[in-house]
Amino acid sequence: MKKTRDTTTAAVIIGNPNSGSAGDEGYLEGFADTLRAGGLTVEVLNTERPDHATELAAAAGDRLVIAAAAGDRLVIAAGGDGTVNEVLNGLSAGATLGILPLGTANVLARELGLPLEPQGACERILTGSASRMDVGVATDDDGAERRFACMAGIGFDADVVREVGPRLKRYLRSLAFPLVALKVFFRGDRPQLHIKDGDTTHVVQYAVVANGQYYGGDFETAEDASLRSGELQVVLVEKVGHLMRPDVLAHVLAKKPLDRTMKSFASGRVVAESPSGGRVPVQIDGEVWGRLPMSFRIEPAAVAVIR
Ligand SMILES: Nc1ncnc2c1ncn2[C@@H]1O[C@H](COP(=O)(O)OP(=O)(O)OP(=O)(O)O)[C@@H](O)[C@H]1O
Repeated sequence: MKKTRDTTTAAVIIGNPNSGSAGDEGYLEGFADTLRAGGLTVEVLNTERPDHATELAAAAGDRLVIAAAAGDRLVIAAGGDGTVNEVLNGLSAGATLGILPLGTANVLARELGLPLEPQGACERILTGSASRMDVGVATDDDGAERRFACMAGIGFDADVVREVGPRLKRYLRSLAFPLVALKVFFRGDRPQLHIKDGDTTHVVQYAVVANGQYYGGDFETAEDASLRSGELQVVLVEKVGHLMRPDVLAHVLAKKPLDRTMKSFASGRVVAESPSGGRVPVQIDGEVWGRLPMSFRIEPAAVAVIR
């Protein structure tokens, strides 16, 4: 194996033992051993509850400064995109993000071109190079902020994520989202959303604010979305019913970018509101995070990541 990582590098692996392919707490030690064999100092930290990965990532900052002395500090998120998002939200300045994709969709890993098979991804942590990626930041009405690596979904898909929940996801696996999406689709009840880009207001029923191109696996939102574009791509779905039009559905199922059939624009900051005051949820990297009103901005090159 070609190794480029300095042996003064110290790493923590922060993992969700309940995610997709992980299975148990000892599982992550196997990957730690591979990294140790590559010369790194590695500690495994298992999450015990939602949001724990953010706390562990924040606390890992100081531990790694001591362990790495003058070397690189890696914080490796082991799990699905939910775990990656939590780690991203606790990552200290000066630490580099690594990813062991153990979820079902692994959207950020796809975006970065990482091997999706975990042992291969582990080897990439030893041999890959660190480069900077943009992150999106959502800000709610109370001023609370949440970073996102891949996307924020406003309305329809956030309703689906909320109804799927962890148990259904465990039982139905990749079938959970399409089945619940159909249920939410036929229920109707879709408040109007205002998506504001400077002085322009777009009136829609559903919108995706994309930092990267992929969605829910290898489906695509916006052709021009990239982790290094310095912009967010906003895809607007005027009526959710349009997603069921045969031409649109065929296009989506063929894994072609949604923005070729829907209106979209690039922006550094957008504001989303529900003029009727309806409760419109927002999903961030596949987990529900609050509801409208909310603003979304890009932080260009905010984080170093191994690819
Ligand atoms: N130890 C834990 N117990 C219960 N929930 C956890 C634990 N650790 C993390 N979580 C929660 O589980 C959510 C889902 O985790 P994650 O996305 O990593 O796995 P996944 O659901 O298998 O992957 P995917 O999203 O690709 O299907 C996270 O957002 C997090 O809040």
